[in-house]
Amino acid sequence: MSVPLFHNCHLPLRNSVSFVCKHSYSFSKQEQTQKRDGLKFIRGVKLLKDLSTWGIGGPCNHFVQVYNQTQLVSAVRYCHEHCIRFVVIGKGSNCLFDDMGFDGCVILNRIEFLETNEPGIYRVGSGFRFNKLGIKCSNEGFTGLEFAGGIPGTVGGAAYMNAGANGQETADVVDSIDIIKTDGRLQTLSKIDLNFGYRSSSFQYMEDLAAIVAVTFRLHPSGSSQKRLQEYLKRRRVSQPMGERSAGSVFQNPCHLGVAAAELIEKAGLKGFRVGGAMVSNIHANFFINFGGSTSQDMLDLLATVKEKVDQKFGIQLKEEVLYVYPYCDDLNPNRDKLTSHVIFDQGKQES
Ligand SMILES: NC(=O)C1=CN([C@@H]2O[C@H](COP(=O)(O)OP(=O)(O)OC[C@H]3O[C@@H](n4cnc5c(N)ncnc54)[C@H](OP(=O)(O)O)[C@@H]3O)[C@@H](O)[C@H]2O)C=CC1
Ligand SMILES: C=C(O[C@H]1[C@H](O)[C@@H](CO)O[C@H](OP(=O)(O)OP(=O)(O)OC[C@H]2O[C@@H](n3ccc(=O)[nH]c3=O)[C@H](O)[C@@H]2O)[C@@H]1NC(C)=O)C(=O)O
Repeated sequence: MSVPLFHNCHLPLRNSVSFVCKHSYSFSKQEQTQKRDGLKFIRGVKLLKDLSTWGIGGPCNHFVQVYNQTQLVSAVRYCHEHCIRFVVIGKGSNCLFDDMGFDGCVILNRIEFLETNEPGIYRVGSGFRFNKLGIKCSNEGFTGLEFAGGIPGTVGGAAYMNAGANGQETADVVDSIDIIKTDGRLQTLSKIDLNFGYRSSSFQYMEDLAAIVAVTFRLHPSGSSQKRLQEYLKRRRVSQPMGERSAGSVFQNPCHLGVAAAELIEKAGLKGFRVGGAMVSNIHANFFINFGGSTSQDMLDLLATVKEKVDQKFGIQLKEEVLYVYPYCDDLNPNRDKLTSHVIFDQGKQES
């Protein structure tokens, strides 16, 4: 039976806000943790830099880690009851958090089950590591997720972003996706109910999405999946700055123009270009590295400068692939993307 998450509240849920948080937080020690339904909510002390592959980000007001669907529903209900906006994150491999932190609740997803009731059909918790899944399926002789080897995110993040590499993408092998909606109900969406595009999915626009809980993948047997996985891993090791603090590709490829963002950035002479502690990788120009002490502003300035220089040289407006999690409430954020906390960077300019 489904349990409504929201009573007496007509605020939109996901990342919605009911209050304006000021720029500093102070909590007494007694306030720093709160237990509810077996969940531990940590207040004000969890640093987002420890939850993101970029290693950037200040404290979040509330933090909670969930290991199963029941806990996820409880965490979301807590946020609703206290009118706290929230983000659900996996490995933080596609997020830029702000040094100011986040004035809501960060729900860290560690729902990590994996079920295989039929050969080639994998039902996987959204907190399962995408890299681990790609390696497992490929080594078991199934094709479709070889590209996931080496990707630092989770299955939930991969579905949300429609992650892809080497000509494969998540959507190709999705069979169905289980989500929790803002009314607390669990819903299973078949692939035909979902629209996927290059680095986009229906989830990015779904106003009643609370979180992705599980993804079922349908893969086909293949004699060459293991070999393909190894090839992709090798290619990744050679062409990408593995082991550095990055968030993968920062810009989407302007596919309609048949050119890669990395190529444009390199041709604009920006490899190795730095702003404070942030730098365009010398190995792959579409990877920006926190090489030591980058602030969120350094990274934002680097993104903006690279965009500007590419635009000046080629007349092409790059569009960010990474998501910037805006620290404060929506009315302070002129570029706010509907209900989410993400800034659509320079939105008007991109669409012109
Ligand atoms: N191809 C490559 O080489 C690389 C690809 N990537 C891809 O980037 C993505 C990042 O994954 P990950 O690090 O786990 O994601 P993140 O933790 O970076 O989360 C990114 C956003 O995805 C949304 N999200 C994540 N998990 C869920 C969920 N369970 N339910 C609903 N929304 C969710 C959240 O949106 P909201 O804020 O709205 O809650 C969140 O802000 C993956 O697709 C990964 O494959 C990353 C690096 C390299
Ligand atoms: C890393 C990510 O995904 C990656 C994925 O791993 C790889 C491998 O398939 O293909 C995409 O990168 P990409 O388009 O830059 O792929 P690459 O094959 O490395 O490069 C494309 C082209 O750019 C050129 N290139 C690349 C790097 C560089 O510094 N300079 C350059 O000119 C290459 O020579 C090639 O002609 C994905 N990125 C996007 C935005 O689509 C991510 O999503 O975070």
